Amino acid sequence: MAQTAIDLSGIEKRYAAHAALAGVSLSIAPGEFVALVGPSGSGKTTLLKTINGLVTPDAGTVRMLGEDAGAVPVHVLRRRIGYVFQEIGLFPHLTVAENIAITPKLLGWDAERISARVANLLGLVDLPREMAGRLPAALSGGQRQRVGVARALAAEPKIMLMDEPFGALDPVTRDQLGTDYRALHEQLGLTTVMVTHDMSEAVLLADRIVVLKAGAIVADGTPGYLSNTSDDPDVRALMDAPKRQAQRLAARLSETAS
Ligand SMILES: Nc1ncnc2c1ncn2[C@@H]1O[C@H](COP(=O)(O)OP(=O)(O)OP(=O)(O)O)[C@@H](O)[C@H]1O
Repeated sequence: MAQTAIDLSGIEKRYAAHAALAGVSLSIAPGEFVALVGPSGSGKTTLLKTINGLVTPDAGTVRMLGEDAGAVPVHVLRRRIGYVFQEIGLFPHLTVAENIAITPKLLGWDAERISARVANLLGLVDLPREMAGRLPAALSGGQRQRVGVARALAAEPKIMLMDEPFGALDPVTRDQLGTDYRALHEQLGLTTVMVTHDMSEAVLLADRIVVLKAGAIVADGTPGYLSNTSDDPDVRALMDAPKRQAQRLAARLSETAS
């Protein structure tokens, strides 16, 4: 039976008089890579946190792989869903290996299984094994984000939520991590929802782009479909941004070539 990985129906969330989410319905199929984009304050982070139970909606339902997420204890839900965000929140006094092992330890895995999993995860995120004993302060920003991805994958979740995961990195590292993560998404058969402000990243990495505006979905489709069909001027401006930038870059480089 075909099943959705994530199914949101009529989600509303208010903060005092402000509607952060004003009736969001969204179905995401297993294996999809969805980019969630939109202006600052449009509700992207609130939507992501509604999926993993960090935000409780005022109305609407969240279903995860066919199951009512409201009926699953939040700590169980969070172990089933990997979560990576910009300020990755590694524990500074724990080594890389200890940071990655937090959830497996909570799950009561034995030491041998944990150490095999840590070694496997370091390989998956392309970090050398020698880094296992380092503290986060002794890593670059990109390496820390790789550890964050490894930690989120530790308990073998099928769903990954990523909130501007590579936003604080230099462009070359960001590009590399995005490409590497997309390969992991394929390799592990994940379903990924990634919030990003970078439209090039959204177009290059995602199968599908969902645009939020003032707490509502205003566009939803493949990058090519949205680029060609949306009538909404804000969506057009968003989708045209990477193209305009690429054209301006090409023109500028040719102007300044000699
Ligand atoms: N805990 C909270 N208390 C009060 N208001 C909140 C809270 N969390 C979010 N909001 C408000 O809800 C709206 C949506 O916030 P959200 O963080 O989801 O937006 P966003 O699209 O992720 O923004 P950004 O791109 O700037 O991170 C904003 O107006 C925000 O101020």
